Amino acid sequence: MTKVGVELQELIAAMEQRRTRVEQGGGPERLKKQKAGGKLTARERIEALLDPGSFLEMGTFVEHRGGRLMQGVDAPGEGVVTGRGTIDGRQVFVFSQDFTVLGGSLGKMNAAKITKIMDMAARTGCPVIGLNDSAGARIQEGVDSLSGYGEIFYRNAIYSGAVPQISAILGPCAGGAVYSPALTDFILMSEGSSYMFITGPEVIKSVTREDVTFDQLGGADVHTRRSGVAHLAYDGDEAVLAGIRDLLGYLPQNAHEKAPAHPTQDPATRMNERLLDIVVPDQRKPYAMHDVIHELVDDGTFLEIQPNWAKNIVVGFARLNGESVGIVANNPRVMAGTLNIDASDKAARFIRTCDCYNIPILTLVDVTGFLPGVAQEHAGIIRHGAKMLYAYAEATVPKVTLITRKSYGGAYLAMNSRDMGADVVYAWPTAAVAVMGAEGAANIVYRRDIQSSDNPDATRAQKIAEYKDAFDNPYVAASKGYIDDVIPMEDTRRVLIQTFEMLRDKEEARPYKKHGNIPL
Ligand SMILES: CC(C)(COP(=O)(O)OP(=O)(O)OC[C@H]1O[C@@H](n2cnc3c(N)ncnc32)[C@H](O)[C@@H]1OP(=O)(O)O)[C@@H](O)C(=O)NCCC(=O)NCCSC(=O)CC(=O)O
Repeated sequence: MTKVGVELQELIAAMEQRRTRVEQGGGPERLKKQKAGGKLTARERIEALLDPGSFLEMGTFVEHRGGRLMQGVDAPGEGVVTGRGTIDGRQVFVFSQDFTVLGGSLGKMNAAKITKIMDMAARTGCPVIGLNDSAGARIQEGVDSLSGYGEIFYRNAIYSGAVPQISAILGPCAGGAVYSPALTDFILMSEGSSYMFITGPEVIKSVTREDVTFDQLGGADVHTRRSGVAHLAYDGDEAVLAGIRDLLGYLPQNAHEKAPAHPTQDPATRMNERLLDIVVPDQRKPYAMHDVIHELVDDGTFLEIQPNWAKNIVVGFARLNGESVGIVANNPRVMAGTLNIDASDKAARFIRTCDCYNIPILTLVDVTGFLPGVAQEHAGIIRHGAKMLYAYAEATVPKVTLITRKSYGGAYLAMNSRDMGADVVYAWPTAAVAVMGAEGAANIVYRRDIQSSDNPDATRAQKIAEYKDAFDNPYVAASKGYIDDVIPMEDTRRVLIQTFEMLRDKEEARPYKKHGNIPL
């Protein structure tokens, strides 16, 4: 071999040696500890997430900036692996925090690696996926690490609605670190091995004397059932990563595009006779709205978002004849499907998510009203309910509403009535649109007649029947044009598919503004 050839080989070997050192992260012992907890390493996670062989790493040799407390500290890869890859052939950018390197803590250059791929994602119009597993701000770097968080939060906010941002929580996510995921579109957590909180159990104990474990304070169960902070929980890293792939299939690459079509064998004209067994005409008998959704959508596949929080409303993604659609539906089985504070927040957020990513919205209505009660009023149901009204009115994507049974009062409007901007409103023959239920209405309107009657019960029953006759049906609303058609239940899938096809190229302008001022 020539002298030049030998020199070149030495340079290549040196590069490989450096690369291997970076790829080994915190070293074999720490990698073993990471895996002992049933978790994948940062690099294994990327491999499991992306299409095989598609990962292109960026910033491999980035190192920390030093500083007095970081002298002599070795941090291979700076505690985070970053780059691009594909999922189902579509480009995404990903960062994966490496807990084996200084606990995956976030310093200035660690943040610089993350913001670099966020910027590239925004410029190329691709989703960003963050795999979080970090002990938080790197204590040794002081204010530099806080600045790093700031640079990430800033981008989370300004890229919000431009490209989808998805956060997986696969380990600790504490202190300021929680606000990056919180600013993204979706948070997915692994059960038993991840947690999110602002201040940990020790600080809480010293301040409030409350005794609580990491999991009780901010585990997947807490955030997907009680706080509503996270959207989905899965058993283990692999399941979370598969969940991200699934979710991305319903989303476009960016705000300029539409979600990809997924051709289906499920016929567009499939009849829905099963609905006749699911929904009974008796307004007081609950039924499973999930069964209705499964019957209508392609292959019965529905990706429910936040399935265990505010269960009185159901939101999620499905497809109709291969096209992505966001579904918002009352759930008559929980709190009679009434709207409360959490349900309003959940629905409003989902509606806005659909709108910014060009996903048409199907609203299925069976609602008696907003939940009455002092607690709800004092906690600001007015402010929260207003978010739903705002979100529907603001949304310019195709919006189709189907009233399955009752639709009363303010909730009729909050569930995207014609006046609130629905493009098309349908009702089943079982539907009833009124200011309130017949019993309540008769008691108020005919109180004097009932009180002065020789037989108040008979008079009340007669007045209820009269009111039902007048309003407890879809035809009064249909006669005034508030409902476009009353359709046979078994023909619903075909009608919905054709309606969304009709609206596919819909455009709707809004007056100039800097941005709207949604009630928060
Ligand atoms: C996250 C943990 C519960 C994980 O506990 P474990 O027992 O699994 O792991 P561990 O403690 O051995 O930590 C693994 C390695 O990471 C290092 N390490 C942990 N936290 C670190 C941090 N914040 N900065 C720099 N290094 C850190 C440890 O020294 C150790 O190094 P080695 O492997 O060499 O031994 C704990 O590490 C922890 O409580 N860390 C501090 C969390 C924190 O307070 N962060 C700052 C938040 S303030 C913030 O973010 C801003 C704000 O909120 O305002």
